[in-house]
Amino acid sequence: MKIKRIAIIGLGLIGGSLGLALKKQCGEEVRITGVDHDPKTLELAVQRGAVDYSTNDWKKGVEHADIIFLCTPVLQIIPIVEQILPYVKVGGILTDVGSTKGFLAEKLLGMMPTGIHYVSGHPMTGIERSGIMAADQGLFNDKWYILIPEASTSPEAVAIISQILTWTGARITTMELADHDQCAAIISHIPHVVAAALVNLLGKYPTLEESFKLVGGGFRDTTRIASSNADMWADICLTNSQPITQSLLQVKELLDEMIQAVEKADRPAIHHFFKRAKVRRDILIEETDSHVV
Ligand SMILES: NC(=O)C1=CN([C@@H]2O[C@H](COP(=O)(O)OP(=O)(O)OC[C@H]3O[C@@H](n4cnc5c(N)ncnc54)[C@H](O)[C@@H]3O)[C@@H](O)[C@H]2O)C=CC1
Ligand SMILES: O=C(O)C(=O)Cc1ccc(O)cc1
Repeated sequence: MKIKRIAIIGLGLIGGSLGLALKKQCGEEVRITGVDHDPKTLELAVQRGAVDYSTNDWKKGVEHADIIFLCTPVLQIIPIVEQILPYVKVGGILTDVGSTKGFLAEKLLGMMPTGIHYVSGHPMTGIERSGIMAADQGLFNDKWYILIPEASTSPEAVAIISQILTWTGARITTMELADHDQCAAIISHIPHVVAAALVNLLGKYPTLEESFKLVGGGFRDTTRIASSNADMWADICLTNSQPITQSLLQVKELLDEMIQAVEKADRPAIHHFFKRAKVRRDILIEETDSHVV
């Protein structure tokens, strides 16, 4: 299948970055239409060169597209697919970038009419900023992009989406649905909740507010992602609630362990808490970095 026309719905950080990367690689060979509900975003996406044409009209946006990338917050995706399906051409492939997969994949696979395919995906890259002005042509470069094929997913559709994604410089891998949501909860969703909790902790000490300007690198490093978009993270928590709740309970257990050790002035236990984290993190980072091409 020769890919000539792509539609991107949701022209924020991820949709905009995808458009910029694909336009850089494909130039005029591939025409990209962008759809968004925000008029300023539609204008900026064209101005920045992320899309060739932009519209808030579902039909105009998707009717000629071979591939449709769904790049809105998670809870917007299913209602949008309901709206666009009547206009998607036979042979068209829909793929989403949502951070949670079980909630979407089950429903979307079941909704596809004969001849229209859905491939579930998740780029493991991002920043704490959102919107088209944060979009970056290099966002996907050398970063993992997970595809999550189910038994009923067309292997041809997966191969086509993989091909397009390699144009962005992403490294493609596949995962089982349940593994994905469990893993994403631990390596992505929980860190965002914990970073927000650390910042919210400051709110419990109003008399110290003046002194908070002293925050150093440690606080900045551990809380950068607390500046992320609250709408997007509310959707993620609501659509991956079981793995997130389960892992948060484990975080609570770990904190209880530390509370007890500090209360009892149990130095070996406190030391062990920090030491086992350091050893594990150092190994993990070394292994991860040595795999980067
Ligand atoms: N931000 C990140 O670092 C990552 C985000 N994701 C996923 O990517 C998706 C998009 O995230 P971002 O690009 O960061 O969000 P964003 O907030 O930067 O962009 C979302 C865009 O969708 C548009 N939009 C929202 N609802 C809409 C609707 N009903 N109709 C039309 N347009 C609509 C907004 O106007 C905005 O331009 C989310 O599902 C998120 O879970 C995945 C990996 C990383
Ligand atoms: O800003 C960061 O470092 C992130 O962790 C970005 C991110 C946010 C959501 C995802 O589903 C994947 C990556």
